[in-house]
Amino acid sequence: MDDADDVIDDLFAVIENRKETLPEGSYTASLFTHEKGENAVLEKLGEETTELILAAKDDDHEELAHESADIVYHLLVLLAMKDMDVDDLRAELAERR
Ligand SMILES: N=c1c2ncn([C@@H]3O[C@H](COP(=O)(O)OP(=O)(O)OP(=O)(O)O)[C@@H](O)[C@H]3O)c2ncn1[C@@H]1O[C@H](COP(=O)(O)O)[C@@H](O)[C@H]1O
Repeated sequence: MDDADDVIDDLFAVIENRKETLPEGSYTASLFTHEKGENAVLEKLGEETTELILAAKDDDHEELAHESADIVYHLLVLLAMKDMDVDDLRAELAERR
């Protein structure tokens, strides 16, 4: 397992914990409540995908990395929201090799 796997596993564990404990003041926790909810996650994924495309067109590597991270974070929140695991994503990618 490399560093990228570690950070994704660590982040997913934090997201699962926020979903479980819903701490006050946590943006992640707010996505699991009516405060923001599923629509907010889906809207963010749409917005960030547009921003990612624009960053790619501008060949802006820093922005591309930033938007990629935003998308991965919100994608992991969505998987947790659907009671899925980051291993479901990993298994799907592995199956394609
Ligand atoms: N990776 C992220 C992460 N990426 C984005 N965001 C939040 O997602 C929100 C929307 O992201 P945007 O890039 O669209 O932010 P923006 O451009 O300021 O847009 P607005 O929301 O202000 O409209 C912001 O409030 C960001 O802070 C994140 N919030 C949390 N995490 C991770 O989740 C962990 C737990 O954080 P809490 O949410 O504080 O529990 C953190 O330690 C981080 O590792």
